[in-house]
Amino acid sequence: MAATPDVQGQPTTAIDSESKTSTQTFKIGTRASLLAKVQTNEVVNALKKAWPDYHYEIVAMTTTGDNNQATALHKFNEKALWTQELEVLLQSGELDLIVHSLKDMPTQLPHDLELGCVTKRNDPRDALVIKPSLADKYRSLYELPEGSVVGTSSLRRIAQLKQHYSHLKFADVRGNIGTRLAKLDNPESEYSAIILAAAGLARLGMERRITTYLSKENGGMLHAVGQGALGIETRKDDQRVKDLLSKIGCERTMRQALAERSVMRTLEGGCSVPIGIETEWVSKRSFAPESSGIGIKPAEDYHKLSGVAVSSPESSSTTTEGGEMLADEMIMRAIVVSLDGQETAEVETRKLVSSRQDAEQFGWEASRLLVEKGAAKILEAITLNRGIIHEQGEA
Ligand SMILES: NCc1[nH]cc(CCC(=O)O)c1CC(=O)O
Repeated sequence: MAATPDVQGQPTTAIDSESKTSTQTFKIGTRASLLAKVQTNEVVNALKKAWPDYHYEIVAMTTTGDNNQATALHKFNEKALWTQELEVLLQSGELDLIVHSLKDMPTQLPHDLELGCVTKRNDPRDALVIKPSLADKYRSLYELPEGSVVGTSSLRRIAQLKQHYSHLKFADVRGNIGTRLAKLDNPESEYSAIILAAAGLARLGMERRITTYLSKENGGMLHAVGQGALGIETRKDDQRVKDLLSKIGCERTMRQALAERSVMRTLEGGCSVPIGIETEWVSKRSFAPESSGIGIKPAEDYHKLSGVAVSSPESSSTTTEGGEMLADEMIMRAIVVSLDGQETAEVETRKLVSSRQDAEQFGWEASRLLVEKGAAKILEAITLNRGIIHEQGEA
């Protein structure tokens, strides 16, 4: 199906400032949803700060995925429903870069395109949002009464929740973030709560709707690969854009992205699978070999996950952003769960990551560990029963 341009046969174009022949212009593609546009503005603002003399033109497009809200997400058998049409424009030179939610970017990109840049990660965790009329009474999934309905369309979320909360029921909830919140808030709706990515809510200024943040340690929920980060897709051979993006990337987040995506890519064999993951950096110097406590303490918050090194005040880290000097230990927790929550393959592993290559290798190694623990069997059953599974798009 062809992309639906927003306005009369043309993608919506907002020219940021007047073009001057003497100045470089960069055309930036995005999906047309509110969240996608907010995210793109975040990137454009960073670019303007780094390169104030250049011009930036935003091209927003409604994609096939956006147009098929009625079909359950996991029924889609095509990849890249939310990205393909923009990629075609990038390949033809009508766009210079595309801003994605990293979580929605397929792990296999067209041969001439690449993940050119990842900016600093926002909170990667999932968030529990309880219905306003119940929010005074219940503050966690555990407290919700028997039979309460939790809205989420993500098989990763459902499988992990079934594992821990057998008293809850689950129902699809579709649409962008605002639509989903409205469905929750409607007193007539069946939902007692919904699960959303914290980062999306934060970017839309709706953080106050979050009842509690979920993680491995709080609620037993690992987030999606790439969640909370923005990925910028570029042409491999475009040095002009590489130079442009060199000033806005976050090397720590990039390496987390590569490690997480490497797990996904290795396990999926061509389709997306429900994998929960958490990665965090541990400063090399502060990491005593005999240290055992590597769980995330709630008080230490997501900054550990989002790429700020965990280092005690007295330790001097050698870490620098964006270069060869960055060589810290990464911890990864990953899980593959059967759809009924009954079977799991779970690992927690760590590695000194001194390069992007190390990060990808780490992800590959983690996926091998998951397979040793039975991940392949779980995934095979899922693929046979349900077809190909996505956690992409919308919002
Ligand atoms: N699945 C859709 C999607 N893709 C990106 C986000 C926002 C959070 C992010 O950037 O990871 C969301 C919404 C959600 O999962 O609640």
